[in-house]
Amino acid sequence: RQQKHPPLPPGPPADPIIGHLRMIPKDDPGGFFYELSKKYGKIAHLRIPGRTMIILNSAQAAMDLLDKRSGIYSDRITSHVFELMGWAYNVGFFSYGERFRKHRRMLNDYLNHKKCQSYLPLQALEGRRLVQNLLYNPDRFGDHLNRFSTSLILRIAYGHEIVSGDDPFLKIVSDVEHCLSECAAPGSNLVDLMPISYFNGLNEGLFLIVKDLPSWFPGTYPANQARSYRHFIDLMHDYPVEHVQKQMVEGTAQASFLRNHLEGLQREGSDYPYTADDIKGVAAVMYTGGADTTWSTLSIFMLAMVLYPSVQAQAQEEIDESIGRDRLPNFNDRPNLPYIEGVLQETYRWNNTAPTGIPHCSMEDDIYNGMFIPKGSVIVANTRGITLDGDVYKEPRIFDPSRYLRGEPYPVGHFGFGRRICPGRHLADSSVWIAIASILAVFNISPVEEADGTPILPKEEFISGIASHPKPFKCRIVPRNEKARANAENGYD
Ligand code: HEM
Repeated sequence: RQQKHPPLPPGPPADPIIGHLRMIPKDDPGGFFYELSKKYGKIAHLRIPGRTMIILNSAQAAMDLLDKRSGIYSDRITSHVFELMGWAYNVGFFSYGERFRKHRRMLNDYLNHKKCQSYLPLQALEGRRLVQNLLYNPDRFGDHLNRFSTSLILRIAYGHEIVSGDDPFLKIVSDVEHCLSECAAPGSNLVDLMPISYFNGLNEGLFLIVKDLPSWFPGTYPANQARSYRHFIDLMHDYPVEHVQKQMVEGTAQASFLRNHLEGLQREGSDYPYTADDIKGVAAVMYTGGADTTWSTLSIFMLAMVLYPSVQAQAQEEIDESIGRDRLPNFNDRPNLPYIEGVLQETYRWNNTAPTGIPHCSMEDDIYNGMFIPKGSVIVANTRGITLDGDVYKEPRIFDPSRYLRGEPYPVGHFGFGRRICPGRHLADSSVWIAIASILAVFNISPVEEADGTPILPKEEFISGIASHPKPFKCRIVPRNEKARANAENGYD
């Protein structure tokens, strides 16, 4: 095949039969792919049994292929593990085609840019709730960020309002998040889907054989783990539907994606363009696609603030100068806060939430810059490498929002590319912005201290699930001054 075509992109020497499988590490694959770019260039290839992987460490190449040629770069690898786990209706894992387009349309109806403008007041309200919760119980900041990240989506998808920390919807989403982070860990369920899949040596064919073997049989672990999680995933799909259906009977269901579509289905029956499974699947993907990623992004922001006090001080200075100390920030302030915008963009770039994204799959043979990309290649847009590109970012490992004021470009790829780009990006971006601006307006975030006053600095260490987030760390979150405290206390407007 290579004789008839230009060569593949460069790549390291491979083992016979298993190709590069042995080289790909279990931890921090994004970092490994980034290191490849130093030796083999920003477009490299790896071979794994049955497939070619194309690693893109260049924003330009990712945009040229995944954005501009998205017609042939928008497929996914089939994930038998995920289907077994109960995710058969998750658009994130669908092959490119009619069913994919249908689900994207359903998502777009509720998450397009214009629609998201109408959610801004609710997001501002949730931002105020967040700072109030942080004020009263700062040690549980992770829980508060989780609630913030989940609550708006629950309103949009199900018309459900979280009123207490032991809300069953929060429990369901946290169980599902646990399953997903366990799955993505090396040696577990994402084996046939993510780049991690290839780190574990199970390819599709092998999985098809092992999935029905008894649990003691070597190599059956991912399938068994998937089965053990099925209950949580099924509950996440079924509980909200039953809840809203009951409310519809009682006449208490709030306007939501689910109510709207369930009413449509009741009205039109089989003439309705969407089936009950379509509706359930899209509602669930909103719920799970948004919560973990938004929470991880905000946890990365908190870590950066502990490690970069001077950035925090400069951001607070900008807020004080631009809006004063008498109120909390709102979305109208966004254009007037360029440094805060830089903090947001650095949060996306510095240690980004989805370091290797979700790989795309190519649908036709292609040639790019004289290099051959075979049909069926797994395309990894390695956002980790793209955001650390030293040709684009000066001292890329430093969290420095002022780089954008000096003219460095905003990062690309943290929400993916082309026809697979994250459908929740408008919503997520506003959520993360209001949370960052509100937290900075009210609190000083600093390291906790030893008894003798020595600060305990958290390490830049991350747990890689579908979304990567910092290992648990402690920090002090205290109001900046009495005005800030009062704003947080009275913040509901
Ligand atoms: C900061 C928060 C978020 C980040 C960093 C993020 C990141 C991503 C990334 C990198 C992808 C893969 C795109 C690709 O394959 O090119 C993706 C896909 C997806 N995201 Fe997000 N996301 C976030 C929030 C959300 C929200 C709020 C929702 C829904 C309400 C959502 C729903 C989805 C869905 C359904 C997909 C699959 C799209 C497809 O395969 O066609 N995400 N996201």
